[in-house]
Amino acid sequence: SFRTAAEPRRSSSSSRPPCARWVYLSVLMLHGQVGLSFYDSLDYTLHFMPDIADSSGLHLLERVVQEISPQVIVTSAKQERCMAHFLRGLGSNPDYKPEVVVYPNSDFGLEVAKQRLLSAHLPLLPASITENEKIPYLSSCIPFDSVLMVRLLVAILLSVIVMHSTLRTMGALLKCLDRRRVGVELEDSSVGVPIMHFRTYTLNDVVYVDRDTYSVLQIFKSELHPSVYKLQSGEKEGLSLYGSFYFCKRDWFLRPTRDLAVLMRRQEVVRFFTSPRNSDSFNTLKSCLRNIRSIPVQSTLILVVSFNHSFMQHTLISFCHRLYTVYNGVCIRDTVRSLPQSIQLFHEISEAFTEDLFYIASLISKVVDFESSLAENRFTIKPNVDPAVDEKKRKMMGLSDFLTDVARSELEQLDSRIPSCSVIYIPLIGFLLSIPRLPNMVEKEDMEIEGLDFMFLSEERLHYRSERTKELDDLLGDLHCVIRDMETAVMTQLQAVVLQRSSCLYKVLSLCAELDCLLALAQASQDYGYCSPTLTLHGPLSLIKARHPLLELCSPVFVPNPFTSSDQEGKVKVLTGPNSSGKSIYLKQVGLIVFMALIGSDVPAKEAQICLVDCIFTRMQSRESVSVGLSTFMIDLNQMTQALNQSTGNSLVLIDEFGKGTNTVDGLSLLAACLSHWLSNPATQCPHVLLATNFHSLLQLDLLPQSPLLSLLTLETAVDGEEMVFLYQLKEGICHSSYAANIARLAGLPATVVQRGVEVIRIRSAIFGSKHLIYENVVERFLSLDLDDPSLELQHYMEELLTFDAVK
Ligand SMILES: Nc1ncnc2c1ncn2[C@@H]1O[C@H](COP(=O)(O)OP(=O)(O)OP(=O)(O)O)[C@@H](O)[C@H]1O
Repeated sequence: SFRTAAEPRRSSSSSRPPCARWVYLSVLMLHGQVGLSFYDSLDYTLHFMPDIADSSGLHLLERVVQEISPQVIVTSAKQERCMAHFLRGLGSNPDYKPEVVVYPNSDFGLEVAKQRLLSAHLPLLPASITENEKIPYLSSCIPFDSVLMVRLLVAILLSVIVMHSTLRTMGALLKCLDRRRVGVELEDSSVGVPIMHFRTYTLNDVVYVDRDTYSVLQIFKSELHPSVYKLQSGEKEGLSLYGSFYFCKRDWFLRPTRDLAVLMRRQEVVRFFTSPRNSDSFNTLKSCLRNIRSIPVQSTLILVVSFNHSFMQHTLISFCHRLYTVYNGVCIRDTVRSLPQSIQLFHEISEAFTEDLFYIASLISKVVDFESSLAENRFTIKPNVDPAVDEKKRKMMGLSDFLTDVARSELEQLDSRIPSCSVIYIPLIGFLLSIPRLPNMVEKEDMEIEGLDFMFLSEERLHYRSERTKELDDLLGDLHCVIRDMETAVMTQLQAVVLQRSSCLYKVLSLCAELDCLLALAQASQDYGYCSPTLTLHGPLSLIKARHPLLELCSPVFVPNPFTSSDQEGKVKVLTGPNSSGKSIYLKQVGLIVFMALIGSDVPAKEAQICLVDCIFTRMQSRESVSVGLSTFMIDLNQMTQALNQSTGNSLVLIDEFGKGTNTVDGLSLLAACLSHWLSNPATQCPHVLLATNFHSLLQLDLLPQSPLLSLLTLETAVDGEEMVFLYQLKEGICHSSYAANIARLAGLPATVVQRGVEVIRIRSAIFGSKHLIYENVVERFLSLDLDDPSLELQHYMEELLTFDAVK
């Protein structure tokens, strides 16, 4: 089913019914990283998925193919073997046979992608737009959330060759669309295939969380390891949500899910283990799981053929772990079988321990002598496994006494000046006579002894081969190597049996991994006092006494706060408060709690009801703008564009200080416009928005429309003389001052500087206050204008109204 690159133009258009929906998928796997993008001819949208950089890449690709059912799959001729295998597998399915189109690898280059994106037909843009002007537009459509996307613009702007799979797939996809003239078959050849939208694609039940959100919420945080020079990666996990969960499965953190069944399955196990009644089974399982390692079965194969010592030791240790794994697996099985089988995971684990596993366990333990294997740094087998090996080993054991006798008889025949001699065995060389060097033995000729062949001098001892040692070579041979070869043969046989029955091992390991993660979630829940949230697919988001899961670990006192957002009330919350009053923390704690619920964890709150949101968007701190090639304000706008364009009534949007990177009035107007956009939507389409701002005039000037969706919140503070007291308590209302001067004083700004700042503000507000009166006067007079009044002299009236004096 593979086509070649030299396909004819419009090759399949004849077989394609007009106006039918066609989906073209482009995929590439590069160094284990899967990138994909696809074009939907129904709405002319180009979708792209952030790079999948972990081992689940192909599994996810399989799900994408199931979800979008592409008719055409474009891929590269240079492909990793597993991807080629995957695509071939699709061709053999009788129910679904996509056409696989293979292009040369050069079509998947970044430069090609860059050129094709820039010259793509984007009907929404004015025809006169230049390539340079297209770049900011593309940057707002294609989020900078994946590593790939971060570099997209860098690649475009600087033409840096970077490896990013999804971007590469876009180039090939656009080529395919262009060749087939998708949707423009009847148009003039100068008309390109239209792209009306760019959209990030996520699998149906995967919640979209962009890279910035991961970073601002501190879900992962790598920092330099103190031993950075010694370690290869030089990095360790810092204070992060992932770290606080005892490094539970990274996959779960990377792909929070909306699949209620999956989350319920996790929740029931966590709930079971957080109950104090079950602490014994919790502790037993924890200690057994500590010894479970995931070891690829193939490693044993490499082990047998490997003669590289350091590698061999590593693999050997892995092999020992495998045995422990099996032993501990049995312990896990016994413990889990005693737990309620109504819990799905427990039932699956009980079932997964088949007879095969015991067979493997007992076979390995019968054959492998682990203690001596580790001591000798090679495989050794136990006695009674192979009688021939036992025989050789016996000989080997008695060898030293036998060689002492030989040495004694050899010494009797040597020159009387030689005080002593011994017989030694060197692998690959054989048996040798070893005598101490005498003072007169300086030149090589002095070392020659009649009847003996001189071999070498080492550490003041001379080594010779005698007739007797030659006899020993023939009689005993290279015993050491022979034993090793024989043991290797036994191991190969053992391995074949293990490999045959290893499928159950994978199943057990995968279930153990799941159990291990759930124990980690339960442990965190117990340690930090979390509650189990009630999850719903749609409905309100309601938290009582919610806390920030990371700040509460480092702060001696943490003030919990509630959060409620539903279609009925307060879906758009505007939070004002003095600087340092806890606004950002409140935003982040809501984001983190929702995220935690989406991985199946308990949450830091007294009670929680959480609807499974489809995306979490954040507009918080800006990334550094150098590597992205965009200004700070442009990055802020891109993040806001994402939230505005892609959020649904079931998304969570967290905005901290939008509009600050530009002129105050412009920033304020943009912010008001964005909020008004959401507030003017029906409640079911308005996302859960939580916005913190220091633009107090947003509310003071009444810039937002009246709506039941709008809720105004502030964080309580008290001023004691000149000192600020932060109470961190959430309440309804508006904050009228940022108390910036008080906070500046707290921060240690020189008193004179703060004083001067306060004076400037006072003078400015006095001027603004008097001007404000004049403006009010003008507006009042204008509103009282009666156009029907016959005595009105309009010209004169307007001149008077707009004279400089009146408004100055
Ligand atoms: N609920 C809370 N309980 C205890 N301490 C808190 C709480 N919320 C915030 N804090 C403390 O207040 C500090 C400042 O909080 P935060 O950064 O959220 O303030 P902010 O209002 O966003 O400030 P700014 O407007 O200057 O950005 C935090 O670092 C934390 O130490």
